[in-house]
Amino acid sequence: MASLSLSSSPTFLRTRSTISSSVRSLCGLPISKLSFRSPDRSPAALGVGKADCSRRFQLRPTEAFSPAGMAAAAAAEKKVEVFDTEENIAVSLAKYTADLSDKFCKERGSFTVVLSGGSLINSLRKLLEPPYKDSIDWSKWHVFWVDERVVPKNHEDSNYKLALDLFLSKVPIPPGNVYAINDALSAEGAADDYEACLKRLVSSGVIAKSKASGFPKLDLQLLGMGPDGHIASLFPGHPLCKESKKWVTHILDSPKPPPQRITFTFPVINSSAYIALVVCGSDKADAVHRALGSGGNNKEPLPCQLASAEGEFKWFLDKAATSKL
Ligand SMILES: O=C(O)[C@H](O)[C@@H](O)[C@H](O)[C@H](O)COP(=O)(O)O
Repeated sequence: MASLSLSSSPTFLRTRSTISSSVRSLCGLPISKLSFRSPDRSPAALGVGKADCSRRFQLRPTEAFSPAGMAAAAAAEKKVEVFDTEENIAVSLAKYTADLSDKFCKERGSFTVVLSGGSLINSLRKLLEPPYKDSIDWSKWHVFWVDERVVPKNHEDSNYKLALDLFLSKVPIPPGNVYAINDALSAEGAADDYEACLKRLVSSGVIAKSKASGFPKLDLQLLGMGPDGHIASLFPGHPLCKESKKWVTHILDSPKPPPQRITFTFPVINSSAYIALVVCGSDKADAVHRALGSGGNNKEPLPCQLASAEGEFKWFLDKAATSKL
């Protein structure tokens, strides 16, 4: 079931009715079947501590990673929260991440976190402030990238450098728990090397394994979305969106520069326990309209629509991104 949670500001009341009908049209559900929540930030409201939801949506393996199967899974598990400003998203995202960190550190003794590049990193800034900076057990964090540009680690285009400069250098995560790509390798070599690294960490139990898919089950993937609806380095209409066997693959012709990148595949993204998709700005409004509103009727699903999580997939949207809903 889809669930929609919006803040209770006057803006929310106006936004709520428009998003309601959009989500109704997306899910094909009567409006009474959708759940509207007050801005409850408790662990229960966040789904923290609830049982693994993978049973809620069961597909046979051949269906599970077909575009149709992935789009159906994404629609089934969607939660959408709209905030007045990006600042409010940053506040909520910090609480969401910190609650999940507590949950997984207690349950598994480690917290596997996946970062994208782009504006998402700046939206993590509230984790660097009280109470989170001192309350999070950073020693148990293991940090990965959903995609990385194949450039030296000190290059301005490097997602590693972006995260290091704005976030990782300011918290005490052990350097050995930060998994950057090997920038001495080709794109193909770096993707294979990253996949081998994930496999070692699944074998040693640092990364969980999905019972449903057999792919790694990262605890939380923190993702952004491009104006064309891409996530990671999986772009609309690109054959890599159909990759069903590899964990990590490479792209040499990325439409967003730089062209050479490595990226998690959809089976790895969709086997995550939790995904937070953070989308801000009016340049994303068309893709949001297509993904969450009526703009996608009779069109190929965008990569953002092919994404799902085994536990919870939650959109964090600002008002500008929902302006066409
Ligand atoms: O390396 C990358 O280019 C990213 O990982 C990419 O997937 C990014 O997250 C989106 O393009 C959103 O970026 P913005 O939030 O900056 O628009």
